[in-house]
Amino acid sequence: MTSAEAFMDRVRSRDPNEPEFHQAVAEVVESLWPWLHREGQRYLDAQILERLVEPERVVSFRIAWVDDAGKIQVNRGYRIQMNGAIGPYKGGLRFHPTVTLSVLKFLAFEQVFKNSLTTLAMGGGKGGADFDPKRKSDAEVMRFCQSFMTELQRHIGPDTDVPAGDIGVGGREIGYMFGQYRRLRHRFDGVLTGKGPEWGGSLIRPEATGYGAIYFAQEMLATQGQRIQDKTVIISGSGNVAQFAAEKCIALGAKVVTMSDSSGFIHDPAGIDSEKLAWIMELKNVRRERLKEYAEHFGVEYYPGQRPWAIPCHVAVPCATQNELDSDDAKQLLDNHCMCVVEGANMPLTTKAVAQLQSHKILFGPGKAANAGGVATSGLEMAQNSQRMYWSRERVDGELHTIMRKIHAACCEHGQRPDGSIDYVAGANIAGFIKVANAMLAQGCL
Ligand SMILES: NC(=O)C1=CN([C@@H]2O[C@H](COP(=O)(O)OP(=O)(O)OC[C@H]3O[C@@H](n4cnc5c(N)ncnc54)[C@H](OP(=O)(O)O)[C@@H]3O)[C@@H](O)[C@H]2O)C=CC1
Ligand SMILES: N=C(CCC(=O)O)C(=O)O
Repeated sequence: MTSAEAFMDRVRSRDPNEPEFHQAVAEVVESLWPWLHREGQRYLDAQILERLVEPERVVSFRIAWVDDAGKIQVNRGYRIQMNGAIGPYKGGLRFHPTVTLSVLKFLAFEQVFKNSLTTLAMGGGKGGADFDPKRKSDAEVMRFCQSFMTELQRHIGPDTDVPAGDIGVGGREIGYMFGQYRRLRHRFDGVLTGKGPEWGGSLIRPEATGYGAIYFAQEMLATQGQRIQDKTVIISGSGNVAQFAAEKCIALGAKVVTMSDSSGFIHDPAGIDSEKLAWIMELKNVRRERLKEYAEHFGVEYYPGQRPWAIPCHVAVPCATQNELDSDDAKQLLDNHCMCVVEGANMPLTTKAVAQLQSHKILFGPGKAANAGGVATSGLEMAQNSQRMYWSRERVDGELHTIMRKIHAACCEHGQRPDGSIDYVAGANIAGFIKVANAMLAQGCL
């Protein structure tokens, strides 16, 4: 019988320079292995896990574009179509200088389980490029997006592969890519989500990931008779996910005391209220400036080059990037009696940090479950596009909340420990696996 270690050795030796992908796979394999050998012989016989860790398709392409100085720039783009067993490939596009094949394969692999958990018909994929939108003019971003989509459009479609936003890809980038798709394919398709509400976008989609993470946190806290109201919350990031996680916390009566960007974090002990958050949204979404300005404007502390995890809190919500919270940070959270960690970002905790929290039975919501609200609402946008209809904010938010409750329930069903506590990592991985594995069994050897 192959061991989990032997399985991972094969994954690592097959693609030796993909540490982020190996990290994402190892977490799933560790969760699934005992369960598979207890209850999943049919999946073992069909080599489901062996097939899950191999993308169905990977495309890579050159992106040449002209900057404002008239100089030709060259970037590398990708689309990973990881698994389409339960629906068209669905997953974000990341524009960031740290984008590599390994990073996008980890994101695409996580997306397979996340999309399965949403209960909607969406397979898993991810894409992006090593382009840095920061300090680029709108015209440069537009020309890059047009060049990127000129290549990507060969591989996507509303019933094939539907990309969306992620780090560095917001409403502006989605708009430029949608326009280029429409020009080249001469069709108005629901081929991207996160579109503007005037041209097929769903209300609540911008808010959805952050809102959903806090809805999931509410469900976790409720298992211990706790509410997020009056809790102190620390958040990392100050982009799309962080902004709306903060907005939902504030609306529910929690006190948000930190936010960050890649230059450092601000600590506002009085709490970031809705007016201060509106100021941050204008700083980040309109002026595209650094969070340091907040500290100067509101007279609070700024910590350059640091992350917020040593600030005492009840709830921690990492919403920046992968591996932003390591085992030292996890120890700080535990020493400060943090009771709940919810991953708004994808894989923000290192493997050791996850193990540390899990060994202390702290409430820990992994990203594939906790941040699934974004892609779930993308699925709701696809449903509206198919109907050529628009749903109200209230209806979309209600559907989002219901989906987050269902994801939480699925994690509880498959992650209950003997002492009654919930292992959300195991629960999410097993629940996400079953639907995809059954579809793969039914569809034969491919
Ligand atoms: N957008 C979505 O629909 C979803 C996103 N996610 C995940 O949430 C996280 C944030 O995404 P999103 O909010 O959309 O992205 P944004 O680009 O809107 O914001 C990213 C934030 O993280 C910070 N950041 C990015 N890279 C680093 C880094 N290497 N070190 C420190 N800080 C960094 C950015 O700071 P700076 O501005 O200085 O770069 C910014 O504050 C990602 O992990 C993403 O994969 C998960 C589910 C859905
Ligand atoms: N970036 C996203 C959102 C993907 C989507 O909305 O298709 C994610 O789930 O990580």
